[in-house]
Amino acid sequence: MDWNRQQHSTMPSHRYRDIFAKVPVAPVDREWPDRRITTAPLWVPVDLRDGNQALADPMDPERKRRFFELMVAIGYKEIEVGYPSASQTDFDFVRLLATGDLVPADVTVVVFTPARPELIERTVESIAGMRGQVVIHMYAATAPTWRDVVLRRTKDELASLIYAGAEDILRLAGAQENVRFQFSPEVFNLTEPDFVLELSDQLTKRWDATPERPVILNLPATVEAATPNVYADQVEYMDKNLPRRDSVILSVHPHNDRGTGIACAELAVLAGAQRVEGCIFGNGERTGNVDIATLALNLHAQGVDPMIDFSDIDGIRETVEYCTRMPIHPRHPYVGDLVYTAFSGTHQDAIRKGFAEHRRRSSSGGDVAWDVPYLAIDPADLGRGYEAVVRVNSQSGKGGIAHVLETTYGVRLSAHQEREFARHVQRRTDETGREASAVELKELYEEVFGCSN
Ligand SMILES: CC(=O)SCCNC(=O)CCNC(=O)[C@H](O)C(C)(C)COP(=O)(O)OP(=O)(O)OC[C@H]1O[C@@H](n2cnc3c(N)ncnc32)[C@H](O)[C@@H]1OP(=O)(O)O
Ligand SMILES: CC(C)C(=O)C(=O)O
Repeated sequence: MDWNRQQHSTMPSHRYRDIFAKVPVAPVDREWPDRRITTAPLWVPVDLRDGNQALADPMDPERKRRFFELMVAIGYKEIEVGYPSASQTDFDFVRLLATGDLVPADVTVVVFTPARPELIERTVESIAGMRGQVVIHMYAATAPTWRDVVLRRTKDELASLIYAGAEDILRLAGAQENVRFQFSPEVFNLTEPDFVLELSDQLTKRWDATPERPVILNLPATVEAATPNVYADQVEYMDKNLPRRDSVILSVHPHNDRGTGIACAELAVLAGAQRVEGCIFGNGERTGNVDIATLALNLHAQGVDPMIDFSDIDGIRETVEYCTRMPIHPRHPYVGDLVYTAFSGTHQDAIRKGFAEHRRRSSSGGDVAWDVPYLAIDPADLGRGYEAVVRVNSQSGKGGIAHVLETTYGVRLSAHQEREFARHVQRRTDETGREASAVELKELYEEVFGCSN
Protein backbone atom coordinates (compact mmCIF):
# COMPACT_ATOMS: atom_id res chain seq x y z
CA MET A 1 0.00 0.00 0.00
CA ASP A 2 1.25 3.48 -0.84
CA TRP A 3 0.75 5.06 2.59
CA ASN A 4 2.47 8.33 1.63
CA ARG A 5 0.80 9.26 -1.60
CA GLN A 6 1.48 12.97 -1.26
CA GLN A 7 4.51 13.70 -3.46
CA HIS A 8 5.04 17.30 -2.45
CA SER A 9 3.23 20.07 -0.63
CA THR A 10 2.42 23.49 -1.98
CA MET A 11 4.99 25.18 0.26
CA PRO A 12 7.60 27.20 -1.70
CA SER A 13 10.48 25.47 0.09
CA HIS A 14 12.61 25.50 -3.05
CA ARG A 15 13.30 29.19 -2.34
CA TYR A 16 15.48 28.30 0.66
CA ARG A 17 18.91 26.71 0.91
CA ASP A 18 20.50 24.90 3.81
CA ILE A 19 23.49 26.30 5.67
CA PHE A 20 25.98 24.20 3.68
CA ALA A 21 25.00 26.07 0.53
CA LYS A 22 25.54 29.41 2.24
CA VAL A 23 28.81 29.17 4.09
CA PRO A 24 31.69 26.73 4.44
CA VAL A 25 31.37 24.76 7.64
CA ALA A 26 34.94 23.80 8.49
CA PRO A 27 35.51 20.13 9.24
CA VAL A 28 36.32 19.50 12.88
CA ASP A 29 37.43 16.36 14.62
CA ARG A 30 34.50 16.80 16.95
CA GLU A 31 34.80 15.92 20.62
CA TRP A 32 31.69 17.70 21.88
CA PRO A 33 29.33 14.70 21.54
CA ASP A 34 31.28 12.77 24.17
CA ARG A 35 31.58 15.55 26.71
CA ARG A 36 29.37 16.44 29.69
CA ILE A 37 28.59 19.78 31.28
CA THR A 38 29.80 19.68 34.86
CA THR A 39 30.01 23.39 35.73
CA ALA A 40 27.96 26.42 34.78
CA PRO A 41 29.45 28.75 32.16
CA LEU A 42 29.56 32.48 32.87
CA TRP A 43 26.01 33.70 32.19
CA VAL A 44 25.72 37.19 30.75
CA PRO A 45 22.20 38.59 30.60
CA VAL A 46 21.66 40.97 27.70
CA ASP A 47 18.10 41.87 28.67
CA LEU A 48 18.94 45.54 29.04
CA ARG A 49 20.40 45.71 25.50
CA ASP A 50 19.32 42.95 23.07
CA GLY A 51 16.14 42.28 25.04
CA ASN A 52 15.40 45.97 25.36
CA GLN A 53 15.94 46.72 21.65
CA ALA A 54 13.24 44.16 20.82
CA LEU A 55 10.52 45.81 22.93
CA ALA A 56 7.82 48.00 21.42
CA ASP A 57 8.21 50.26 24.43
CA PRO A 58 11.84 50.17 25.57
CA MET A 59 12.41 50.11 29.31
CA ASP A 60 12.24 53.46 31.05
CA PRO A 61 14.94 54.33 33.62
CA GLU A 62 12.91 52.95 36.52
CA ARG A 63 12.36 49.62 34.73
CA LYS A 64 16.02 49.36 33.70
CA ARG A 65 17.11 49.94 37.25
CA ARG A 66 14.67 47.42 38.67
CA PHE A 67 15.79 44.80 36.15
CA PHE A 68 19.46 45.49 36.86
CA GLU A 69 18.91 45.18 40.62
CA LEU A 70 17.10 41.88 40.09
CA MET A 71 19.99 40.48 38.05
CA VAL A 72 22.49 41.49 40.70
CA ALA A 73 20.34 40.09 43.50
CA ILE A 74 20.03 36.64 41.95
CA GLY A 75 23.73 36.34 41.25
CA TYR A 76 24.69 37.44 37.73
CA LYS A 77 28.30 38.62 37.72
CA GLU A 78 28.53 40.12 34.24
CA ILE A 79 25.63 42.13 32.82
CA GLU A 80 25.24 43.93 29.50
CA VAL A 81 23.64 47.17 30.62
CA GLY A 82 22.88 48.94 27.37
CA TYR A 83 23.77 50.52 24.06
CA PRO A 84 24.79 53.94 25.41
CA SER A 85 25.04 55.61 22.01
CA ALA A 86 21.53 54.48 21.01
CA SER A 87 19.45 56.78 23.20
CA GLN A 88 19.67 59.32 25.99
CA THR A 89 17.87 56.81 28.25
CA ASP A 90 20.57 54.20 27.64
CA PHE A 91 23.36 56.72 28.09
CA ASP A 92 21.87 58.10 31.30
CA PHE A 93 21.39 54.62 32.72
CA VAL A 94 25.07 53.82 32.22
CA ARG A 95 25.95 57.16 33.82
CA LEU A 96 23.76 56.23 36.79
CA LEU A 97 25.73 53.00 37.18
CA ALA A 98 29.03 54.86 36.80
CA THR A 99 28.24 57.53 39.35
CA GLY A 100 25.97 55.75 41.82
CA ASP A 101 26.66 52.72 43.97
CA LEU A 102 24.39 50.23 42.26
CA VAL A 103 27.15 47.97 40.91
CA PRO A 104 28.72 45.61 43.46
CA ALA A 105 32.49 45.25 43.25
CA ASP A 106 32.28 41.70 41.88
CA VAL A 107 29.91 42.59 39.02
CA THR A 108 31.24 43.52 35.56
CA VAL A 109 29.16 45.75 33.31
CA VAL A 110 29.21 45.46 29.53
CA VAL A 111 28.43 48.34 27.16
CA PHE A 112 27.66 47.73 23.50
CA THR A 113 28.76 49.71 20.44
CA PRO A 114 29.03 49.40 16.67
CA ALA A 115 32.38 50.09 15.01
CA ARG A 116 31.56 53.74 14.32
CA PRO A 117 33.97 56.36 15.70
CA GLU A 118 31.40 58.85 16.98
CA LEU A 119 29.38 56.09 18.67
CA ILE A 120 32.49 54.55 20.22
CA GLU A 121 33.37 57.95 21.62
CA ARG A 122 29.92 58.33 23.15
CA THR A 123 30.17 54.82 24.59
CA VAL A 124 33.50 55.52 26.25
CA GLU A 125 32.12 58.80 27.57
CA SER A 126 29.26 56.88 29.20
CA ILE A 127 31.56 54.76 31.36
CA ALA A 128 33.73 57.59 32.70
CA GLY A 129 34.26 57.14 36.42
CA MET A 130 33.04 53.53 36.52
CA ARG A 131 34.94 51.98 39.41
CA GLY A 132 34.42 48.28 38.75
CA GLN A 133 35.22 46.10 35.77
CA VAL A 134 33.82 47.22 32.42
CA VAL A 135 33.71 45.45 29.07
CA ILE A 136 33.41 47.49 25.88
CA HIS A 137 31.63 45.23 23.41
CA MET A 138 32.07 46.16 19.75
CA TYR A 139 30.20 44.38 16.98
CA ALA A 140 30.08 44.33 13.20
CA ALA A 141 28.24 42.07 10.85
CA THR A 142 30.68 39.77 9.05
CA ALA A 143 28.47 37.36 7.08
CA PRO A 144 28.47 37.68 3.26
CA THR A 145 24.89 38.96 2.84
CA TRP A 146 25.42 41.63 5.46
CA ARG A 147 28.80 42.59 3.99
CA ASP A 148 27.38 42.85 0.48
CA VAL A 149 23.92 44.23 1.11
CA VAL A 150 24.02 46.11 4.40
CA LEU A 151 27.54 47.42 4.93
CA ARG A 152 28.49 47.28 1.22
CA ARG A 153 32.11 46.47 1.97
CA THR A 154 34.50 43.80 0.79
CA LYS A 155 36.09 41.54 3.37
CA ASP A 156 39.20 43.70 3.45
CA GLU A 157 37.24 46.93 3.75
CA LEU A 158 35.16 45.48 6.55
CA ALA A 159 38.25 44.20 8.35
CA SER A 160 39.74 47.72 8.12
CA LEU A 161 36.56 49.22 9.59
CA ILE A 162 36.70 46.74 12.49
CA TYR A 163 40.41 47.34 13.18
CA ALA A 164 39.82 51.11 13.09
CA GLY A 165 37.03 50.66 15.67
CA ALA A 166 39.32 48.49 17.81
CA GLU A 167 42.01 51.14 17.69
CA ASP A 168 39.56 53.91 18.59
CA ILE A 169 38.48 51.90 21.63
CA LEU A 170 42.07 51.24 22.60
CA ARG A 171 43.03 54.89 22.23
CA LEU A 172 40.06 56.14 24.23
CA ALA A 173 39.84 53.47 26.96
CA GLY A 174 42.89 51.21 26.74
CA ALA A 175 44.68 52.96 29.57
CA GLN A 176 41.85 52.27 32.01
CA GLU A 177 42.91 49.12 33.83
CA ASN A 178 39.34 48.16 34.69
CA VAL A 179 38.34 48.03 31.02
CA ARG A 180 38.39 44.87 28.88
CA PHE A 181 37.29 44.35 25.28
CA GLN A 182 34.80 42.17 23.47
CA PHE A 183 34.13 41.61 19.79
CA SER A 184 31.12 39.99 18.11
CA PRO A 185 31.26 39.00 14.45
CA GLU A 186 27.51 39.40 13.99
CA VAL A 187 25.90 36.41 12.28
CA PHE A 188 28.95 34.32 13.10
CA ASN A 189 27.01 31.21 12.15
CA LEU A 190 26.81 32.38 8.52
CA THR A 191 30.35 33.79 8.34
CA GLU A 192 33.34 32.02 6.78
CA PRO A 193 35.19 30.50 9.78
CA ASP A 194 38.63 31.50 8.57
CA PHE A 195 37.54 35.13 8.28
CA VAL A 196 36.46 35.02 11.94
CA LEU A 197 39.81 33.48 12.93
CA GLU A 198 41.66 36.21 11.04
CA LEU A 199 39.63 38.96 12.72
CA SER A 200 40.14 37.40 16.11
CA ASP A 201 43.87 37.06 15.53
CA GLN A 202 44.19 40.73 14.60
CA LEU A 203 41.95 41.97 17.41
CA THR A 204 43.64 39.97 20.15
CA LYS A 205 46.98 41.28 18.86
CA ARG A 206 45.82 44.90 18.73
CA TRP A 207 44.06 44.71 22.08
CA ASP A 208 47.06 42.92 23.53
CA ALA A 209 45.07 40.02 24.93
CA THR A 210 46.69 38.14 27.80
CA PRO A 211 45.37 35.52 30.22
CA GLU A 212 45.19 38.34 32.81
CA ARG A 213 43.33 40.69 30.48
CA PRO A 214 41.55 38.33 28.09
CA VAL A 215 39.50 39.47 25.12
CA ILE A 216 35.98 38.11 24.80
CA LEU A 217 35.20 36.65 21.38
CA ASN A 218 31.45 36.28 21.18
CA LEU A 219 30.00 34.05 18.47
CA PRO A 220 26.39 35.03 17.73
CA ALA A 221 23.91 32.81 15.97
CA THR A 222 22.21 36.12 15.24
CA VAL A 223 19.56 34.35 13.19
CA GLU A 224 19.49 30.59 13.75
CA ALA A 225 20.18 28.85 10.47
CA ALA A 226 20.98 25.19 11.10
CA THR A 227 20.52 22.27 13.43
CA PRO A 228 22.38 22.75 16.75
CA ASN A 229 25.07 20.17 15.90
CA VAL A 230 26.28 22.47 13.12
CA TYR A 231 26.62 25.41 15.52
CA ALA A 232 28.48 23.13 17.94
CA ASP A 233 30.91 22.15 15.17
CA GLN A 234 31.41 25.83 14.30
CA VAL A 235 32.16 26.67 17.94
CA GLU A 236 34.50 23.71 18.40
CA TYR A 237 36.39 24.73 15.27
CA MET A 238 36.97 28.16 16.84
CA ASP A 239 37.92 26.64 20.18
CA LYS A 240 40.55 24.46 18.51
CA ASN A 241 41.96 26.99 16.05
CA LEU A 242 41.85 30.37 17.77
CA PRO A 243 45.22 32.04 18.07
CA ARG A 244 46.09 32.99 21.69
CA ARG A 245 43.38 30.68 22.95
CA ASP A 246 44.38 31.12 26.60
CA SER A 247 43.86 34.87 26.24
CA VAL A 248 40.38 34.59 24.77
CA ILE A 249 37.11 33.99 26.58
CA LEU A 250 34.99 32.09 24.07
CA SER A 251 31.40 33.25 24.30
CA VAL A 252 28.18 32.38 22.47
CA HIS A 253 25.02 34.33 21.78
CA PRO A 254 22.29 32.11 20.33
CA HIS A 255 18.92 33.34 19.14
CA ASN A 256 15.90 31.11 18.82
CA ASP A 257 14.58 31.42 15.25
CA ARG A 258 14.36 27.66 14.74
CA GLY A 259 13.24 27.11 18.34
CA THR A 260 16.57 25.44 19.12
CA GLY A 261 18.40 28.23 20.94
CA ILE A 262 18.68 26.18 24.13
CA ALA A 263 20.12 23.18 22.29
CA CYS A 264 22.58 25.45 20.45
CA ALA A 265 23.81 26.95 23.72
CA GLU A 266 24.14 23.60 25.46
CA LEU A 267 26.01 21.99 22.59
CA ALA A 268 28.18 25.12 22.25
CA VAL A 269 29.21 24.76 25.89
CA LEU A 270 30.14 21.13 25.20
CA ALA A 271 32.10 22.44 22.22
CA GLY A 272 34.19 24.82 24.32
CA ALA A 273 32.14 27.98 24.98
CA GLN A 274 32.95 29.45 28.39
CA ARG A 275 30.40 32.24 28.47
CA VAL A 276 26.76 32.40 27.34
CA GLU A 277 24.79 35.54 26.51
CA GLY A 278 21.01 35.47 26.56
CA CYS A 279 17.91 36.85 28.22
CA ILE A 280 16.17 35.67 31.36
CA PHE A 281 13.07 33.82 30.10
CA GLY A 282 14.14 34.43 26.49
CA ASN A 283 12.97 37.90 25.49
CA GLY A 284 14.86 39.34 22.52
CA GLU A 285 14.74 40.04 18.81
CA ARG A 286 12.06 38.05 16.88
CA THR A 287 11.73 34.67 18.64
CA GLY A 288 14.08 35.86 21.34
CA ASN A 289 17.57 35.44 22.68
CA VAL A 290 18.36 32.11 24.25
CA ASP A 291 16.62 31.76 27.61
CA ILE A 292 19.37 31.77 30.23
CA ALA A 293 16.97 30.87 33.05
CA THR A 294 16.05 27.63 31.31
CA LEU A 295 19.71 26.93 30.57
CA ALA A 296 20.66 27.42 34.22
CA LEU A 297 17.77 25.33 35.50
CA ASN A 298 18.56 22.57 33.01
CA LEU A 299 21.91 22.34 34.79
CA HIS A 300 20.20 22.36 38.19
CA ALA A 301 18.00 19.46 37.02
CA GLN A 302 21.17 17.51 36.16
CA GLY A 303 22.73 18.08 39.57
CA VAL A 304 24.99 20.96 38.49
CA ASP A 305 24.96 24.23 40.48
CA PRO A 306 23.48 26.85 38.10
CA MET A 307 25.24 29.65 40.07
CA ILE A 308 22.05 31.75 39.95
CA ASP A 309 19.41 31.80 42.68
CA PHE A 310 15.99 30.89 41.26
CA SER A 311 14.46 30.04 44.64
CA ASP A 312 11.79 32.72 44.12
CA ILE A 313 11.08 32.18 40.46
CA ASP A 314 7.68 33.85 40.63
CA GLY A 315 9.21 37.01 42.10
CA ILE A 316 11.76 37.02 39.27
CA ARG A 317 9.01 36.46 36.75
CA GLU A 318 6.95 39.33 38.17
CA THR A 319 9.85 41.75 37.73
CA VAL A 320 10.69 40.50 34.23
CA GLU A 321 7.06 40.78 33.15
CA TYR A 322 6.80 44.26 34.62
CA CYS A 323 10.00 45.47 32.93
CA THR A 324 9.35 43.95 29.51
CA ARG A 325 5.55 44.43 29.64
CA MET A 326 5.27 40.94 28.17
CA PRO A 327 3.55 37.95 29.77
CA ILE A 328 5.24 34.58 30.21
CA HIS A 329 3.60 31.67 28.45
CA PRO A 330 1.91 29.12 30.77
CA ARG A 331 4.03 26.34 29.22
CA HIS A 332 7.34 28.22 29.49
CA PRO A 333 9.97 25.82 30.95
CA TYR A 334 10.36 26.00 34.74
CA VAL A 335 8.39 29.25 35.21
CA GLY A 336 5.09 28.85 33.34
CA ASP A 337 1.91 28.47 35.36
CA LEU A 338 1.22 24.97 34.05
CA VAL A 339 4.64 23.38 33.96
CA TYR A 340 4.24 21.44 37.20
CA THR A 341 0.58 20.57 36.64
CA ALA A 342 -1.00 17.32 35.50
CA PHE A 343 -4.63 17.14 34.40
CA SER A 344 -4.42 13.63 33.01
CA GLY A 345 -5.33 10.65 35.13
CA THR A 346 -2.38 8.33 34.68
CA HIS A 347 0.12 11.17 35.19
CA GLN A 348 -1.70 12.20 38.38
CA ASP A 349 -1.69 8.63 39.64
CA ALA A 350 2.06 8.39 39.01
CA ILE A 351 2.74 11.72 40.72
CA ARG A 352 0.66 10.76 43.73
CA LYS A 353 2.54 7.48 44.11
CA GLY A 354 5.84 9.27 43.47
CA PHE A 355 5.11 11.79 46.24
CA ALA A 356 4.22 8.98 48.66
CA GLU A 357 7.46 7.18 47.82
CA HIS A 358 9.42 10.41 48.18
CA ARG A 359 7.88 11.02 51.63
CA ARG A 360 8.70 7.48 52.64
CA ARG A 361 12.34 7.82 51.59
CA SER A 362 12.62 11.27 53.21
CA SER A 363 11.26 10.10 56.56
CA SER A 364 14.68 8.99 57.75
CA GLY A 365 15.89 12.59 57.30
CA GLY A 366 18.38 14.29 55.00
CA ASP A 367 18.07 15.24 51.35
CA VAL A 368 17.01 12.36 49.17
CA ALA A 369 17.35 12.28 45.40
CA TRP A 370 14.31 13.67 43.57
CA ASP A 371 12.66 10.96 41.51
CA VAL A 372 8.99 11.80 41.18
CA PRO A 373 7.46 10.76 37.85
CA TYR A 374 6.54 13.58 35.46
CA LEU A 375 8.11 16.29 37.63
CA ALA A 376 11.57 17.07 36.26
CA ILE A 377 12.45 18.99 39.40
CA ASP A 378 10.88 19.63 42.79
CA PRO A 379 8.74 22.79 42.32
CA ALA A 380 9.63 23.72 45.90
CA ASP A 381 13.22 24.41 44.72
CA LEU A 382 11.80 27.41 42.87
CA GLY A 383 9.48 28.53 45.66
CA ARG A 384 6.39 26.86 44.20
CA GLY A 385 3.89 24.94 46.35
CA TYR A 386 2.36 21.59 45.45
CA GLU A 387 -1.28 22.78 45.17
CA ALA A 388 -1.19 23.13 41.39
CA VAL A 389 0.54 19.81 40.71
CA VAL A 390 -2.73 17.96 40.27
CA ARG A 391 -5.80 19.62 38.76
CA VAL A 392 -8.97 17.81 37.85
CA ASN A 393 -11.05 17.73 34.66
CA SER A 394 -12.66 15.07 32.49
CA GLN A 395 -9.21 13.67 31.61
CA SER A 396 -8.47 12.94 35.28
CA GLY A 397 -8.74 9.68 37.19
CA LYS A 398 -9.47 8.41 40.68
CA GLY A 399 -5.87 8.82 41.89
CA GLY A 400 -5.71 12.51 41.04
CA ILE A 401 -9.16 13.27 42.43
CA ALA A 402 -8.34 11.51 45.71
CA HIS A 403 -5.02 13.36 45.83
CA VAL A 404 -6.75 16.77 45.64
CA LEU A 405 -9.24 15.90 48.39
CA GLU A 406 -6.54 14.48 50.59
CA THR A 407 -3.94 17.24 50.19
CA THR A 408 -6.41 20.14 50.26
CA TYR A 409 -8.92 18.93 52.88
CA GLY A 410 -7.33 15.92 54.56
CA VAL A 411 -10.19 13.76 53.25
CA ARG A 412 -9.05 10.17 52.74
CA LEU A 413 -11.19 7.94 50.55
CA SER A 414 -11.23 4.17 50.69
CA ALA A 415 -10.36 2.33 47.46
CA HIS A 416 -14.06 1.68 46.88
CA GLN A 417 -14.96 5.36 47.49
CA GLU A 418 -12.20 6.50 45.15
CA ARG A 419 -13.68 4.48 42.29
CA GLU A 420 -17.24 5.56 43.01
CA PHE A 421 -16.40 9.23 43.48
CA ALA A 422 -14.34 9.30 40.27
CA ARG A 423 -17.44 8.24 38.33
CA HIS A 424 -19.37 11.22 39.74
CA VAL A 425 -16.54 13.62 39.00
CA GLN A 426 -16.25 12.24 35.48
CA ARG A 427 -19.96 12.79 34.86
CA ARG A 428 -19.84 16.32 36.27
CA THR A 429 -16.73 17.42 34.34
CA ASP A 430 -18.06 15.88 31.13
CA GLU A 431 -21.29 17.85 31.60
CA THR A 432 -19.61 21.16 32.35
CA GLY A 433 -16.64 20.69 29.99
CA ARG A 434 -14.53 22.47 32.62
CA GLU A 435 -11.97 21.86 35.29
CA ALA A 436 -13.39 21.05 38.76
CA SER A 437 -11.77 23.15 41.49
CA ALA A 438 -10.86 21.70 44.87
CA VAL A 439 -13.88 23.50 46.38
CA GLU A 440 -16.19 21.99 43.78
CA LEU A 441 -14.74 18.54 44.41
CA LYS A 442 -15.35 18.93 48.13
CA GLU A 443 -18.96 20.02 47.53
CA LEU A 444 -19.54 17.06 45.24
CA TYR A 445 -17.95 14.74 47.77
CA GLU A 446 -20.39 15.97 50.43
CA GLU A 447 -23.29 15.56 48.02
CA VAL A 448 -22.28 12.02 47.09
CA PHE A 449 -21.32 10.71 50.50
CA GLY A 450 -23.65 12.94 52.50
CA CYS A 451 -21.06 14.04 55.02
CA SER A 452 -18.64 16.87 55.67
CA ASN A 453 -15.17 16.40 57.15
C1 LIG B 1 22.31 41.96 16.09
C2 LIG B 1 22.15 43.16 16.93
O1 LIG B 1 21.45 43.09 17.88
S1 LIG B 1 22.97 44.53 16.52
C3 LIG B 1 22.35 45.80 17.55
C4 LIG B 1 21.13 46.42 16.99
N1 LIG B 1 20.60 47.38 17.93
C5 LIG B 1 20.17 48.58 17.57
O2 LIG B 1 20.21 48.93 16.41
C6 LIG B 1 19.57 49.45 18.64
C7 LIG B 1 20.19 50.82 18.76
N2 LIG B 1 20.44 51.46 17.48
C8 LIG B 1 20.25 52.78 17.27
O3 LIG B 1 19.78 53.49 18.14
C9 LIG B 1 20.67 53.33 15.95
O4 LIG B 1 20.64 52.30 14.97
C10 LIG B 1 22.09 53.96 16.05
C11 LIG B 1 22.07 55.17 16.98
C12 LIG B 1 23.11 52.97 16.57
C13 LIG B 1 22.57 54.37 14.66
O5 LIG B 1 21.57 55.17 14.08
P1 LIG B 1 21.75 55.85 12.66
O6 LIG B 1 23.01 56.60 12.61
O7 LIG B 1 20.48 56.58 12.42
O8 LIG B 1 21.93 54.66 11.60
P2 LIG B 1 21.07 53.38 11.28
O9 LIG B 1 20.35 52.90 12.48
O10 LIG B 1 20.24 53.57 10.06
O11 LIG B 1 22.28 52.36 11.00
C14 LIG B 1 22.71 52.04 9.72
C15 LIG B 1 24.15 52.47 9.47
O12 LIG B 1 25.05 51.86 10.44
C16 LIG B 1 26.00 51.04 9.74
N3 LIG B 1 26.31 49.93 10.64
C17 LIG B 1 25.49 48.95 11.04
N4 LIG B 1 26.13 48.17 11.91
C18 LIG B 1 27.37 48.65 12.06
C19 LIG B 1 28.48 48.25 12.81
N5 LIG B 1 28.41 47.23 13.61
N6 LIG B 1 29.61 48.97 12.75
C20 LIG B 1 29.67 50.07 11.93
N7 LIG B 1 28.63 50.50 11.20
C21 LIG B 1 27.49 49.79 11.25
C22 LIG B 1 25.25 50.63 8.47
O13 LIG B 1 26.14 50.22 7.46
C23 LIG B 1 24.56 51.93 8.12
O14 LIG B 1 25.49 52.81 7.57
P3 LIG B 1 25.12 53.69 6.22
O15 LIG B 1 24.05 54.62 6.70
O16 LIG B 1 26.41 54.34 5.91
O17 LIG B 1 24.63 52.72 5.20
C1 LIG C 1 25.95 41.58 17.87
C2 LIG C 1 25.48 40.47 18.71
C3 LIG C 1 26.06 40.31 20.04
C4 LIG C 1 24.02 40.33 18.70
O1 LIG C 1 23.28 40.93 19.43
C5 LIG C 1 23.52 39.36 17.73
O2 LIG C 1 24.24 39.01 16.80
O3 LIG C 1 22.36 38.94 17.88
